[in-house]
Amino acid sequence: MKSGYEILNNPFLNKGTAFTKEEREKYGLLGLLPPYIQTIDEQTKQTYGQFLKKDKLIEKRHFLMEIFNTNRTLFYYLFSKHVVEFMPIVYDPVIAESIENYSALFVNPQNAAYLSVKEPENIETILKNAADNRKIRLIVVTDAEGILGIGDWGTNGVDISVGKLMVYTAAAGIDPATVLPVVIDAGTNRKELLENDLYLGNRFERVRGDEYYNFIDKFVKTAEKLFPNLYLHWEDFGRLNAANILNKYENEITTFNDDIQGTGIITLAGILGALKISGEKLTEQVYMCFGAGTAGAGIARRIFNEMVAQGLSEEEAKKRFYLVDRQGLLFEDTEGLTPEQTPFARKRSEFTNANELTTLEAAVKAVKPTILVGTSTVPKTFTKEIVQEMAKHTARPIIFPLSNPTRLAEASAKDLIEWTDGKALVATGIPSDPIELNGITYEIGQANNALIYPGLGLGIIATKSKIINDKIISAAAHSLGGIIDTTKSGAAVLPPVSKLTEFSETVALSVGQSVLDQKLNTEPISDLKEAIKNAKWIPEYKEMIL
Ligand SMILES: NC(=O)c1ccc[n+]([C@@H]2O[C@H](COP(=O)([O-])OP(=O)(O)OC[C@H]3O[C@@H](n4cnc5c(N)ncnc54)[C@H](O)[C@@H]3O)[C@@H](O)[C@H]2O)c1
Ligand SMILES: O=C(O)C[C@H](O)C(=O)O
Ligand SMILES: [Mn+2]
Repeated sequence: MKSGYEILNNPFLNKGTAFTKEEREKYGLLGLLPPYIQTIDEQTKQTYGQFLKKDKLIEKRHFLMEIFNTNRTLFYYLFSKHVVEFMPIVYDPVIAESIENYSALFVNPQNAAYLSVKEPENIETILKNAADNRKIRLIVVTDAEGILGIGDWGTNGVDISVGKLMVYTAAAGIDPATVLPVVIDAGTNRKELLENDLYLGNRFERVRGDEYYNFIDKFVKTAEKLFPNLYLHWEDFGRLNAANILNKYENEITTFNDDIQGTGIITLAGILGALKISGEKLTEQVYMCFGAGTAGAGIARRIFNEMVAQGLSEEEAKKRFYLVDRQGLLFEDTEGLTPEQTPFARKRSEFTNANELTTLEAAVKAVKPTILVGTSTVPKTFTKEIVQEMAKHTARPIIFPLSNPTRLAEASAKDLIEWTDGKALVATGIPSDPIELNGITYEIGQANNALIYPGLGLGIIATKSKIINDKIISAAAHSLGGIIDTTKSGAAVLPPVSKLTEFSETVALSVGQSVLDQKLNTEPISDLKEAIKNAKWIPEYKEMIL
């Protein structure tokens, strides 16, 4: 039997002032709380009032995390009432500020598991300690080498695992008691952390090679052993490791890399939405990626697969792709190509001025892309000249500056709309306000993987799929297309975040159907809708059974 304080201090059990008289008597809570018994709506009104009084966004986040730390049910109930307002605070972009200041702001470890690369022998104990006998179905793990576009943040990166999981619950109702945020502290190459007195992580440079991969492997095996039907989500690994890890495990276990696959899905969905507006065909587009790293190459691969699915041969489809990275347009003989870039590298002989194509501007002039997607982490690189050059050659240029957080975006939606006189079809990684131009209101879609991974996860968790394959991923991307209304001028290319919980269920249904069609479910399912409904957790106080 737990003591009253053990219950109050357990965020999965705590109801705070909402404990009933009977519960207070039965569970040793008598006199541990003020006498008035609040409903969850009264608690919500009071906490939202406090939230509104905080001036700075980081303070608002800090306050919300305090509710999260003490009472998960109240946190998610409150979140469900203010999804659009809270998303940028608990998630991107404010999460970036919180990660940068994690050690200075630390108050609570938020039920995360902190693994250290030099202590593989402790993986099992740590995962068990952090799970605390909960049945874990979903892990988000990061090693924080490539946090958003802000780079290597060592142990501080744990916040991204916590934040991604918060969105899983808010958007798709994944039971917060079944999730585990994990950070693998593999060291950090950020000098300012290594030299910071307050830094809470390991003070050594990143461990690479066999020692690192052996640790990853032991982590995967241990997590799979401890937690049956686990869905393992990888987040913000560095460019050197992200694809390697996914390639190694994707056919073995139920696993997913958000930056490669999630971003690929949401960007394809946005492009399909844009083409619905312009009335053009995907197979006729010329695709240019700026920043061909984890996300950039992952997106290119997804769009490529879709072109092939829509009837192009692989050879024909490849001719439509141009990757630009630090070196400029990537050619077959460019030094330092990654395995993910190589298939899309071009021949120099295709251009008369190949050696001059070392900048985005030169590449855009030479290639005349119809789609430009930015995942470069370099701000303001989609300049007026580049954008207007694109608009000269295509009626509705599709331009998605996706680098996060806000300060790293390749362009603002406002500039893109204004520079093209409203012709550009735009989506951004972070939320953008609507833009007014010449009497038209342009709604801007958010091409952020948060719009897709929760629904995908729900579909996978509800059906207990063995793996996640290309067909499932494609089903997820197509599921959003039916939702957007493109009849109004200025319509967004993606559905709005205000409908996040609704369309996450649509995504889950499409994903679940694909799992069943391919017989990848590990248990029989007679009614998919019912299975998805049953898999969802609702933020309400349930009767305490201890
Ligand atoms: N909107 C979304 O859902 C979403 C999802 C994933 C990543 N992202 C964003 O995409 C960006 C990249 O993330 P990632 O995980 O792919 O990182 P990454 O480090 O794997 O890739 C970044 C790439 O950009 C290249 N680059 C750096 N400077 C450049 C320059 N000056 N010119 C051209 N290329 C340059 C790098 O060489 C690298 O290949 C981040 O800002 C991240 O926030 C957005
Ligand atoms: O976290 C986000 O906002 C999206 C994405 O996973 C990223 O790394 O930028
Ligand atoms: Mn990410």
